Amino acid sequence: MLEAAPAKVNLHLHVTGRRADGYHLLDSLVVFAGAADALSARIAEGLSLHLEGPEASALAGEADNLVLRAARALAEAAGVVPRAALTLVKRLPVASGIGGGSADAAAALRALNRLWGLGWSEARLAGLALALGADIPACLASRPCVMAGVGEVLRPAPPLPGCGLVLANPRIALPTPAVFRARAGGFRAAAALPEAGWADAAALARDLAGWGNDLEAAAIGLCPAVASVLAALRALPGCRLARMSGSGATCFALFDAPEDAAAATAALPEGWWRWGGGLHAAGAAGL
Ligand SMILES: C[C@@](CO)(OP(=O)(O)O)[C@H](O)COP(=O)(O)OP(=O)(O)OC[C@H]1O[C@@H](n2ccc(N)nc2=O)[C@H](O)[C@@H]1O
Ligand SMILES: Nc1ncnc2c1ncn2[C@@H]1O[C@H](COP(=O)(O)OP(=O)(O)O)[C@@H](O)[C@H]1O
Repeated sequence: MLEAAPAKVNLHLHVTGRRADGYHLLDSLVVFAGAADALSARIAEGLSLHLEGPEASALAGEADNLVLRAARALAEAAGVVPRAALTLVKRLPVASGIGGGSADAAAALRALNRLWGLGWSEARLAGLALALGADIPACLASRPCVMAGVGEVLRPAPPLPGCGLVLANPRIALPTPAVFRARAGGFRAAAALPEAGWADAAALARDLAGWGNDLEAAAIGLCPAVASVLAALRALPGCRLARMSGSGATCFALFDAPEDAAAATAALPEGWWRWGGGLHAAGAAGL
């Protein structure tokens, strides 16, 4: 059982309000990139998680990996004994605004739903997912969507054009709660997305330019390197638009084609985490 856990990218992120419990109401066009962690699962006695891959060391001190929390929550809700040996190949930087941990947890829910023969629907899994993290319902489907509520209200995105994405992170972890706390300013209306979608990356970039990421200024305040990442992305030949994803510090740049994005990454500093390519192929479970 092998599941891809693709990176989530918030093409825009408006904070539209705040709930009584402090959680923020969001409006975000969310896509998934070809960059992904990989989770495999097989039946075993008890529950275990083995970590490997270039970013695994960042999780060595993590007392309770989201993958194990997701596995235990699913087993408890389904009334089964959690029996699985899980292996996570960690390639996405941790605490970086592209939802790697959320993608891993979602991949675990999908894999174990099949491995344990539970037959839960995506909607039923999503209810469980929200309690684990606001981003996890969107990561369950890993399909382009418009996110509202605190992350639990999802509708399909308008048709997206073929395009390329570069992702870059200065290798500074930025915890999501700190960025929300540092945010100043009021609330913004949801973006008016064209139902027919966009003909090409240029048209998408034109619309995105009128919207924004309402967490970007707060993230730059906490982590000034985000501004350097944005400047470096904007200087790449062929870059249509650059913006921070989620609560940062990862930023994305939009290109006309995956090949243009892949070629552009070489010009970014070697010390950064860098990736270039296309969108995650919808429905692709394997890698
Ligand atoms: C900001 C976003 C945008 O996609 O992405 P990331 O930067 O995390 O990737 C998400 O909403 C993050 O989702 P996720 O990382 O799952 O958040 P959670 O673990 O549920 O919450 C972490 C903390 O972020 C704040 N939080 C999160 C979501 C939300 N809608 N309002 C909030 O205020 C709360 O302070 C919460 O305690
Ligand atoms: N499998 C995992 N991958 C990443 N982070 C994890 C994982 N399990 C637990 N975490 C914790 O979740 C936090 C948020 O992780 P992540 O999803 O990578 O960031 P973000 O929400 O900013 O995109 C991390 O700081 C880490 O402490």
